[in-house]
Formats: sequence, structure tokens, C-alpha cells
Amino acid sequence: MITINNAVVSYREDVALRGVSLSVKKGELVGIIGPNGAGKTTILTLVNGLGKLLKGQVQVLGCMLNNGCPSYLRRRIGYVPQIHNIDPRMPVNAREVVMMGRYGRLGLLRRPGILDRQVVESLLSLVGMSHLATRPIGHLSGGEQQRVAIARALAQEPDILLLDEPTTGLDRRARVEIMALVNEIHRSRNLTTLMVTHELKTASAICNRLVLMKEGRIWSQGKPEDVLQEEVLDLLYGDENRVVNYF
Ligand SMILES: Nc1ncnc2c1ncn2[C@@H]1O[C@H](COP(=O)(O)OP(=O)(O)OP(=O)(O)O)[C@@H](O)[C@H]1O
Repeated sequence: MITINNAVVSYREDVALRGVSLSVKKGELVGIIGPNGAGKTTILTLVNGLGKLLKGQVQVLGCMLNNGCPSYLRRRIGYVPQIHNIDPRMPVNAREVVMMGRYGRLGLLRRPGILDRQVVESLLSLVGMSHLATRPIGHLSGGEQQRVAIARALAQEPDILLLDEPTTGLDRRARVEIMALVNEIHRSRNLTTLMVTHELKTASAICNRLVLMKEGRIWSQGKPEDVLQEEVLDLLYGDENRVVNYF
């Protein structure tokens, strides 16, 4: 489904990935963990066809992405970016945001039809947001905005779901709920899911595999119970270990 081979990515003087190889099989839920600046988000951008490779290859859904991602393929990859502060004056409501996710399939000039509206309503229901569908996006809580962002990514009916720290800034209860939702969606919609997260405990409960990254390299990977040893976490995070949600 996804094969990254010896990828090197740099942003001017910063080298974000220093020769990363990673394969993800159909149906896997893979968690990418590691300290800030490890290169986790950069892996997601490569799979989404937005990254610039200095070296190496990326193959997604049978297509080589070295020269960007063709739009028919982009539609098969749902991306939930990290949410930053949304301007409360933003004049779109939750339902409209989810519909925006449909435009990749519709094309910009086609108007949404009954089927599109049905898809949007069923996604709002799936993520538990039907009752807040008409509320402006900037007036929702962080957890609610995250639910809307997940529904938006699913609106294009992707095969691959990429999530970048979907629980950042949320309280404990909302973090647990979002991780449970990710798990449910992954399984019920037969997705292949790649998620960057700092939720080590919940991630180890729901992911088939964890990939530990540091300084642009894959440090270790495997079943959560095999890789999440306390001494590995100490090495991986150093002092930062205290701020990740594990123990
Ligand atoms: N657009 C950019 N321009 C310049 N440097 C960048 C850019 N994006 C990322 N970098 C750098 O590349 C490195 C890897 O960044 P990346 O965002 O992939 O890490 P990360 O593991 O996702 O970090 P975080 O947990 O903080 O989100 C960092 O040193 C970062 O400063």
C-alpha cells in the first residue's frame, strides 16, 4: 500500500529525513511517535505527495510519487493536518467544512447532489457532530473541530487515512474519545491508517505497529508491546519523556 525507500528530505539547511524506509500493508494502523522535530510530519507529507525528495522513492497505491501526486491518487488519501487556532469569525459551519472534503470528488465547478449531502450527513453522524452541524467551525471546541476535520478527510472516501497529532491540545477525556474514534473508523471503513501521535498508551492499544523516530531516522519499529520499553522511551525522548502521554 505504502512503500518509502531510503527517503532523504531537507528544507534548506534542515535535514528532516536522513534515509527512511517504511512499508505499510493494506489494513494496517501504524502509529508514528518520537520527539519534536523527528521528521514525523514529513513522512505524512511524503505519502500525501507533497514532500520533496532529495533521494529515495515513495510508492503509494501502486504509483511512484517522485514527481508529485496525481489528483486521482490524492483523492484516495485523506489527510487530517494538525489543527491550529481557527479564527472564530471564519464564516463556515461544520457541515460546510465536511462538504469541502467532497470537492476533490466533485470537481470545483460541480454542485453537490443528493448523494453528496447524504455522505456528509452520515459522516457528521459517524463522528458525533450531527447536532452541531450548523455551528461555525471556530465556535467548536478543539475535540469537536478535530471530529469535523476527520469527517472532512473521509468525505472523499479515501483508502488511506493520514492523521497528524489528532489529540494535540485536548483534555484527557477528549484525547481518549478521539483515539477511540480513529480506531473505530479505521476498522469499520477498511482503511490503511498512518497516525503521528504522542499518545503512547492509547496508540499502543489500537495500533498494529509503532514506528519510533528520532532525528530524521527510524529508531525502532514493531508491535507496541515490543517497542514500548521504558529504556527505549528514555533513549528516544530523553527529558521530553515526561511530557508524552504514556505512564
Ligand atoms: N516547511 C519547513 N521549512 C523548513 N524546515 C522545516 C519545514 N517543515 C519541517 N521542517 C524541519 O524539518 C524537521 C522535521 O520536521 P517535522 O515537522 O517532520 O517533525 P515532527 O517530528 O513532525 O515534529 P513535531 O512533533 O514538532 O510536529 C524539523 O527540524 C523542522 O524544523
